[in-house]
Amino acid sequence: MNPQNVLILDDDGDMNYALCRVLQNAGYAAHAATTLGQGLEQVRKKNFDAVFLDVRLPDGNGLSIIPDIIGQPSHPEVIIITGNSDPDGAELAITSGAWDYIEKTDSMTEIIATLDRAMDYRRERLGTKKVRQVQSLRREHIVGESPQIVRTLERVAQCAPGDVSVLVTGETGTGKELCAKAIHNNSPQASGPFITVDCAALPEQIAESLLFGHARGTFTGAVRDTQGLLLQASGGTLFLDEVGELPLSVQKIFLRVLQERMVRPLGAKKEQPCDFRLVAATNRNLDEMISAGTFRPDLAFRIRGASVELPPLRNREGDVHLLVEHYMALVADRNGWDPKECGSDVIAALEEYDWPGNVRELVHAVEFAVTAARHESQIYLKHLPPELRAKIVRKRITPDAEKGGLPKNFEYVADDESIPTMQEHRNKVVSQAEQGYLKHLLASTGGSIKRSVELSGLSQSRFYALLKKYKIKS
Ligand SMILES: Nc1ncnc2c1ncn2[C@@H]1O[C@H](COP(=O)(O)OP(=O)(O)OP(=O)(O)O)[C@@H](O)[C@H]1O
Repeated sequence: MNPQNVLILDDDGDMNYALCRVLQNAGYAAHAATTLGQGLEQVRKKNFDAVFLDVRLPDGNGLSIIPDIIGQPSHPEVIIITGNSDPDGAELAITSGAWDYIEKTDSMTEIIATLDRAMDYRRERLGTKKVRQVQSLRREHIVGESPQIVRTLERVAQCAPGDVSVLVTGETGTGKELCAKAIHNNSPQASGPFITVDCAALPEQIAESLLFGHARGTFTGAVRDTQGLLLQASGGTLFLDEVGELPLSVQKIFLRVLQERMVRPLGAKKEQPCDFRLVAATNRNLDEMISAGTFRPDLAFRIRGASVELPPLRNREGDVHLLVEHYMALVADRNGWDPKECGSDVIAALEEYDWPGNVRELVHAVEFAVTAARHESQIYLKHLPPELRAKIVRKRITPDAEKGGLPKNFEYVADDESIPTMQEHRNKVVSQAEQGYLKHLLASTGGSIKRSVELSGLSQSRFYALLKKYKIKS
């Protein structure tokens, strides 16, 4: 069997040398790098099984490249090895996916023992277990093959068995509800119900009645015994969507139920056991809410038995294309239209966009485009929602200066020996910049005056005056 490859990324030459020797004696193939740049180059070229990563390196902070390292096709395990204990750094390392955070003062035996454990886990994961788990996971139409979504699915496969409470986090539209369903459908509770409570829409006054149910005659209008959502979820999964929106008074009620696992419907004589698996989702930062006193720490502790974080779409390399294909086929099929194809310019434009509304925003854009192209076989840029196209174009033509840097070639370049006055120089630069902007604007809007005026923020008369001044044809 080939030895496993380990990279030591540390600018301390003595440490590099000592650790390399110890690793080689322990049967590993050890490689060394001393800067972030060198380290990244090596992990991109070679399939490493593990990387020892120092925090303070000459060209930056080691913690910042953890996602890059674990995003490589070989998914190396990252062990942070540092000379400066830093609790915040340690927490950041682990939440970024590092295997462990150890100090250089630990003995070499302890350092190697940490690596051995990581490699045992890796062999098991790669050899059999996890790969099978993810392959056999019912994905519930979760589309995507990016390393980021694959890691999320691995997490789902880890959490789904058993009955631990799971908190699903991620920006709006990233697929938290889809993920909660995947946890349910891959869990021992799969044959039971999946009951959703939309916490943002739970009126405080009737929350207890909705959650616990009520007995007939408890209040005017209570004409029959009614089962609450908690009892309806018995034997299955209770999904608390937008859990961060739960009013504090309702948080208290929930906590009691989770502690006692018993429910007494309003006006009922007897308590009833309620046995559900809890999955909650939020796009808010519960820790910040706890600090602000708007979320109970004891409830957070109960709902966060395990956690799954969904990556934003802009960080999921290659998934935009797969999602577009998936939803194009779905929408055409649902409406009985011929399948559509999507031009590479359209895919490129969609991949360029940031997707603040994540997959939900993409689904709407594809539905719009397929509907607009229902009589055609090809989706063109003009079929995309106009607001989306405008944002894509605006981003493309935002002057570099607005993006925070100076435009290229902004340094002063003398035409000849003589120095112009500042005003002459300024006029020249401004007229070059305006001409470049106008030409790009017109090219991007296909020559549309209306769109160009909208995007540029210029009045129509000013826009025409500038075209005339620079002799630009629209
Ligand atoms: N990976 C994915 N593959 C396919 N469809 C997805 C994926 N992720 C999300 N979607 C789709 O995007 C839409 C939004 O997903 P979902 O409602 O699960 O997001 P959410 O994170 O719960 O949003 P919110 O925080 O706003 O409630 C749904 O139509 C869902 O089917």
